[in-house]
Amino acid sequence: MTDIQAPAVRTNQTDPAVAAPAQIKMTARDVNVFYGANHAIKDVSIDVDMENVTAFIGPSGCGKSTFLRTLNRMNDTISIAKVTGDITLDGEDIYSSDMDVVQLRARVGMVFQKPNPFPKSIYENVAYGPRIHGLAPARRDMDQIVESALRRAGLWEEVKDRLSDSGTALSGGQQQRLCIARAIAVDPEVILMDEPCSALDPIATAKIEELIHALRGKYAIVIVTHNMQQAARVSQKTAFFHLGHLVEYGETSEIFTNPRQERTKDYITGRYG
Ligand SMILES: Nc1ncnc2c1ncn2[C@@H]1O[C@H](COP(=O)(O)OP(=O)(O)OP(=O)(O)O)[C@@H](O)[C@H]1O
Repeated sequence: MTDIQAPAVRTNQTDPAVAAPAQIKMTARDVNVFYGANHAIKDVSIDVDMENVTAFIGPSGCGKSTFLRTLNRMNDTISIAKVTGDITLDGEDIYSSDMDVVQLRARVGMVFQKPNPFPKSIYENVAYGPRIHGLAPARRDMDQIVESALRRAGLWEEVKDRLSDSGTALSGGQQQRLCIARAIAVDPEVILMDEPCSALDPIATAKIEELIHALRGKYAIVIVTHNMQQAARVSQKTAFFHLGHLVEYGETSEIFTNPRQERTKDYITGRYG
């Protein structure tokens, strides 16, 4: 007899191909985004899990970055953007008028396409967030936070003897890991990554992918990527967007081997993109 009670997913954080059981961190319900008259995101509903990496894929202009930015209200910074629908973090409405947006963006950190360290020292790049959030009462607490964030970002060994050098003097891949350290330093729960490897060479890309895998157990991670091989390598869940719609969302292994929707199949087999 088939055991229909068997869970659909298994937990194995050492295996990037296996999804952890759903432990919902964020929910989006009927989300729409408009840039003036341009209806960029149409009725998108999705859950984002802890301990899984979720990849957003789809052709250029389908709305991946726009939807990603709704998850920490980065679209608030675009004057013509209007967001409707409901998005929650641990059940709390992130668009409610009493949500502290600075606090929200610490809890839901973001790493951008182009590494964007501040024109300050490596140490200061990491210390900046914890300082404004009051996380380090004394210098030695700050030293610990900086070291721990740089270690978790896989950068400590490369920079520990030159913490006062400028962050902008690092290589592109190191700068991106510094930006990840900066996001981690304020103890986020969710990390959003918008094509974090698109400006990097293959070796730096591989390091970021290893890092994403290492960070997986502690955060909910969402990554926008153009690169389907990368989505298959780093994520356990994949969401396929097309023309502002969320066409299909499921386990990465299923989406890439057995998609349910024709549009997903056409995209992953390279028929458009
Ligand atoms: N800041 C903005 N102002 C106005 N329109 C925007 C803005 N950002 C995105 N758009 C529009 O929203 C739609 C979705 O764009 P978005 O960048 O989210 O797609 P994407 O899937 O991330 O694309 P790409 O893969 O090329 O980065 C497009 O029509 C785009 O022109």
